[in-house]
Amino acid sequence: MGRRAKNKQAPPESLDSKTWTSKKQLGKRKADADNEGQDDGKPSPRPTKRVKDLNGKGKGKEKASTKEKPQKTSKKKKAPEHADEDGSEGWEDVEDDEELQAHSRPMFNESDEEEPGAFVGGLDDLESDEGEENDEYLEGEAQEFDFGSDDEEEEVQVAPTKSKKSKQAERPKKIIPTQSDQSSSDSDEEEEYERVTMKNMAARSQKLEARAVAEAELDIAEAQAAAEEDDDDVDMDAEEDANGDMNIEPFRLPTAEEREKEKASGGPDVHLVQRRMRECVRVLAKFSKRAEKGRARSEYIDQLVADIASYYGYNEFLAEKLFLLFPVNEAIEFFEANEVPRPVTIRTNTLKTRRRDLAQGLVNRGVNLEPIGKWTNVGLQVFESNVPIGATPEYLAGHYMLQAASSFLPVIALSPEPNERVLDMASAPGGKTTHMAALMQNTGVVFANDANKARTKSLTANVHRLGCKNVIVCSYDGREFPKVMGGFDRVLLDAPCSGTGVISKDPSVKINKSERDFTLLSHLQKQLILCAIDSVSPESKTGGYLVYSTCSVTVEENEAVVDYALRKRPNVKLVDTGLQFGREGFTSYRGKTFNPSVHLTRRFYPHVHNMDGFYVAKFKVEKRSKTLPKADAEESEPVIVDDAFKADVPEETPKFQGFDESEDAPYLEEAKRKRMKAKGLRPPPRSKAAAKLAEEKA
Ligand SMILES: C[S@@+](CC[C@H](N)C(=O)[O-])C[C@H]1O[C@@H](n2cnc3c(N)ncnc32)[C@H](O)[C@@H]1O
Repeated sequence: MGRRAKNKQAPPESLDSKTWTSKKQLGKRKADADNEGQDDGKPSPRPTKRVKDLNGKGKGKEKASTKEKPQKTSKKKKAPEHADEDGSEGWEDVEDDEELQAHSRPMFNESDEEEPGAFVGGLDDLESDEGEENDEYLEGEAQEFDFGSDDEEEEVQVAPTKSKKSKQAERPKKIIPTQSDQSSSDSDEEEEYERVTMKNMAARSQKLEARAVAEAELDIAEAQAAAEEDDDDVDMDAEEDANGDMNIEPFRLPTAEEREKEKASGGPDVHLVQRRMRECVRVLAKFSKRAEKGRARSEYIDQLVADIASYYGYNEFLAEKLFLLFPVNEAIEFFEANEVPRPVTIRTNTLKTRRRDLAQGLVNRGVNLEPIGKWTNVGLQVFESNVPIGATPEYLAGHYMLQAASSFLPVIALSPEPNERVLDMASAPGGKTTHMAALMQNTGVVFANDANKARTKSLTANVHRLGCKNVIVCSYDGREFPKVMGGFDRVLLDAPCSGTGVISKDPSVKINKSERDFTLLSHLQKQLILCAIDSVSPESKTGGYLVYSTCSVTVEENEAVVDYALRKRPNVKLVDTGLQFGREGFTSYRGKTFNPSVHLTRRFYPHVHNMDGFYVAKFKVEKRSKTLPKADAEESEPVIVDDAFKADVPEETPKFQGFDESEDAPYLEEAKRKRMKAKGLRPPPRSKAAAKLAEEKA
C-alpha cells in the first residue's frame, strides 16, 4: 500500500495545495491551506482532491480567499524533456502462444464497466433531447428479464446512495471536453444545487455548455499569460513561519547512499516524501537554474519516480512507465486523478426508452443527474441517488446500462449502421455490444464474441435485459477469426489490456503489472488486431471499418499495436475517429517512430477528460492487392465457416493473412529453451536473433 493510501485517516497536506502551478492557482487554493492547521504544526486533514483543481480550475468557494502567498511559479507546460532520454522499449516482444495463454487470464483488465462507489453531489441541469434521433422510442416486443442470473454484472451490485461521499462527487463535474481538452465546468454553488425540473433542463444545459466553453477559453488565455510571466526562481524550500522567518532547511537531493539507507530503514516520513516530490518537480521544470551543482537530471527523475511509487502505492516499474507518458507536472496530475473515482454514468438504451423519459423517471425516484455532454445524446451523469442505480425498476427493465463514459467512445467511432453485419471480437460483459445493437436499431446482426465462456453469461444477461434481438453470442479465441467467420461490415476490437486507464476503479493494477505482462499483452493485441482486420470485408457497401480500443494508456498497447497493424497489413489505413475530443496519438515515443497517420488515433485521460484512460483508433480496410507477399500467400488457408452462418458470409471473405513468423521466431526459440531447461534438458545454442533478444532482456 502506498504512503498516501496508508495515511488516509490523517493525511498530510495536499500535494496540490502548495504546488508547481501558477500564482493564480495558488491563490485559489489558499482557502484550503488556511484550514490545514499549518500554524500549529500538526498534520492536517488533507483537503479534498478534485480533478478540476488539477486542471487549474476549481473556482467557486475557494475564490473567496483574498489572502495570497507571495509566491511565483509558472504554469507553463513543457515538452516531456525526459521522454526520449532512453532508448526504445522493445515493443515488438512476443512470446509463444502457449505461454501467452497460460498467463493471459489474470493479466487482462476484463471489464470496463463502472463499479462506482457511493457518491453525493449537487443537482445540475438536464438538457432536453427533443429531436435527437437516437432517443426516438422504438416499439419492441415484450421484454425478457433475467432476474435470476447471478452473473447479472458488476453493475447490479452498484448501489450508490448518499451515505458515502466520494471526493469526486463533492463538487460535481460535467464531462464536457472542450477544444483545449480541459474537462468540466465550474458552477456556482447555488446553481449546482438548484433542483432539476423538466422545465429548466434545456436552459440550464445550454448555459452549462456555454460556460464550459467560455472557461476553457479563459483557461487557455490564463495558461498563456502564466507562461509569459517572469517565473523567477522562488525558493520553495524555505517557508516562512508566523514571524516571517525562514524555518525549513533548503532542499537537498539525497545521494545514492542516503537513498539506500533510507530504504533500509523503511523509507522516509510521508511529509518528507511529499516535499521531495514537490521540490523535484520544481527543479525539473527549470533544471539548469535550480538543480544542485553536479547532480544529473536523471537523479531527480529517479528520486521523483521512486517517491511517486511509494506515495501512491505503485510498483516502480509501472510508476516509471506512466510517469514517462507526460511532462513532469502533468504526470503528477495523472497520478492524483487516479486517486479519485470517475463520475458514475449511464447509457440510455434507445431500444426501450428516450433519454428524456429515462431522466424524468430517475429524477422522480430521487436521482440527481444530467446529460454527460454534447458529444453523446444517450449518456447521463449521476451525481446522487436515493436508490441503488443498479437495481431500479428502469435498470431491471433494461432502460439503461451502467457504463463508463469512455466506453461510449469506440462505439461512436465505429458507428455501426442498421442492417450491417458486425463483429464485437472481445465483447463481455456487453456494454459496447448492446450500444451497437441499439445504434443498429435491432436490425442486421452483431456477433458478440468473448474467449472467456464464463463472462459470456453476463454478456447474454445484458443482451436479454436490454432487449437486443440482433445479437448472437459466441465464444472463440479472437485469433480464430476470420477462420470461424469473416466478411464483416464493421469490427470492434476492444482488446484485453492492462487496465492502466482504470486505476481509480481497480487499484490492484498499481502493483500487479510487470514488464512481462505488458510484453505478453502487446503480443496478444498484435495478433488480435491482425485477425480483426482480416475479418472486415473490404467489399462492404456501407462499412469496411475496424475500431481498436483499450482502457489502457501505455504506448505498447496502443500506438505500437496500431503501427504494427499498419506495417503488416498494407491494405488498411487509419481514418479520423469522428470523436470531437481526445488527444492525438503519439507519432513518436522514446526513440520509436510510428506511422505519421497515428496522430489520427485518440487518447483520453482521467486528469484531462474526467473519464477513464482510454485509446481509440479507427481503420478503413481496403481491398488487398492481387499479388500477395510470398510468405502471406503461402500461409493463406481456406476459411472455415460454420454451416449455420454460411449463407451470410459473402463470397469475398478475406483470407487470414497470418502472423509474422520471422518476427516471432526468436521469442518462440527462447520459450522453447525455457521449456527444455525446465524439463532438465540441455537446449541447443541460441541463434543470432535469440542471442540478441536475450541480451536485450538482460
Ligand atoms: C476490455 S474487455 C471487453 C469489454 C467489452 N467490450 C464491453 O464493452 O463490455 C476484454 C475482453 O476480452 C476478452 N478476451 C481476452 N482474450 C481474448 C481473446 N484471445 N479473444 C477474445 N476475447 C478475449 C476478455 O475475456 C474480456 O472480456
